[in-house]
Amino acid sequence: MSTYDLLVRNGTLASGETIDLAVSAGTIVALGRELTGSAQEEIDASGLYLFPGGIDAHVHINEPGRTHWEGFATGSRALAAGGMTAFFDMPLNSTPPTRDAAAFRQKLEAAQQASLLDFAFWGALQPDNLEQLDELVECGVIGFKAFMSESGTDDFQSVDDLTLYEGMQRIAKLGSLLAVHAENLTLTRALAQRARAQGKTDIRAYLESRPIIAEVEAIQRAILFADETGCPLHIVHVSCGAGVRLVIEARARGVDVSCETCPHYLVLTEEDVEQLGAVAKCAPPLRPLEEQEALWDYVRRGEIAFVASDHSPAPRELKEHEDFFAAWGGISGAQSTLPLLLTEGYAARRLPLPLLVELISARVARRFRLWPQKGSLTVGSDADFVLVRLEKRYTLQQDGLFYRHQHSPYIGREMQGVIERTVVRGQTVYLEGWHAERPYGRLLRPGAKV
Ligand SMILES: NC(=O)N[C@H]1NC(=O)NC1=O
Ligand SMILES: [Zn+2]
Ligand SMILES: [Zn+2]
Repeated sequence: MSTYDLLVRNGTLASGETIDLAVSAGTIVALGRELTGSAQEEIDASGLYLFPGGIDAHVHINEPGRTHWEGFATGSRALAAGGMTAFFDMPLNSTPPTRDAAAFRQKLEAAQQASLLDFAFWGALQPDNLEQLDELVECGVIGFKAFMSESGTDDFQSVDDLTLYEGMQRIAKLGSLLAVHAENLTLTRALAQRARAQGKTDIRAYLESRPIIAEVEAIQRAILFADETGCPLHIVHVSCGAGVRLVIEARARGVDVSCETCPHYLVLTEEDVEQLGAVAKCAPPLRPLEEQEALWDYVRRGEIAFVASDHSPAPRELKEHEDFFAAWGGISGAQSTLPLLLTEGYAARRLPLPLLVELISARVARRFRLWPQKGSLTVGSDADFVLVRLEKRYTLQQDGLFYRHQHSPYIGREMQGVIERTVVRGQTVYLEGWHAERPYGRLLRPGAKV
């Protein structure tokens, strides 16, 4: 008779099937109905859904350098409370940005000391670090990230077209991938400058300074460069239907391009930012309702590769400005991705549960060559999973947030689906309000087992 470290009994998979899951040494070693054997720990998951742990591909942890905005400890516990078991940290908002091997090592050390969850790092592509791309690949970056518009911080430069073009040539050769924040720099900068010069600094003026055409043009240009250079491309936080359409058309022509959207584009609109203010300020900005509907439609059809939070936290003071342009642009959302997909995707729109779960697990893992070690409930995979009481409703409260700074545009929102437990490689890191104190996280590298 087998002895396991952990046995989960009677969990319900997204497919509706009921199953037992056995874990030894952090790995799933058996899956099936009524498994025999004993375990050091048993979890009765009757009445609970058992999903693979989520992987948030787009998170800004500001450590080192701006840990007072968000660090690995606070960021990872919020992610864990939201059903995530791994995340990819963006190269900006920390100082230094992840622009070379030395900066990568600083990130790694900080994360190893504090992260509850497994993590990977995006490396920067900036005009001044083309010579450092090789060493970043050697360090194990999950991909590179470039800003086509201003980044919001002085220490992360946006790419000019030459850097984008030559950077893509190099990244293609290195066998990596480039993710872009796609908004046209010239247009957004000029529109913002003109509005501010005219004293127009309200929310409406900000929204108008970042029109859909600025996003669509940048996506188009990045796709052209990707086609020319053969560089795998990923468009982060697409906010409009036309942006997704360009990606679909390019893929049909054989370009290796994918896109993500974020929960805020799926559940909030420009009217919400006008009501909520800077807590809902992001770039690209929130869009009219018809864009939200278009995005849901593409999600339903499987055309959006995955959903990521773009958690970009900041202290509250940085959000409080008379001049809306000056308020920090970034939404604190890392804890709410799965809850919002369950509430608005499953409960409200009746999207299939397996699709919604895949949007934050298998699809992310596949794009970044972590599958099936990550994002999968199969024998041999890491025992990363989440237990969810799907029919239970609750209202998100400020004191239920695990961020360093407890603000969120979703406070007060009715949610469906309570995350009861989050498990990383067999270790419970979150359990109904409690979170582990010691870091379990390890570095993930594309294509390699940790
Ligand atoms: N600097 C930074 O985090 N920017 C992010 N925030 C946001 O709303 N969009 C972004 O790209
Ligand atoms: Zn961005
Ligand atoms: Zn971002």
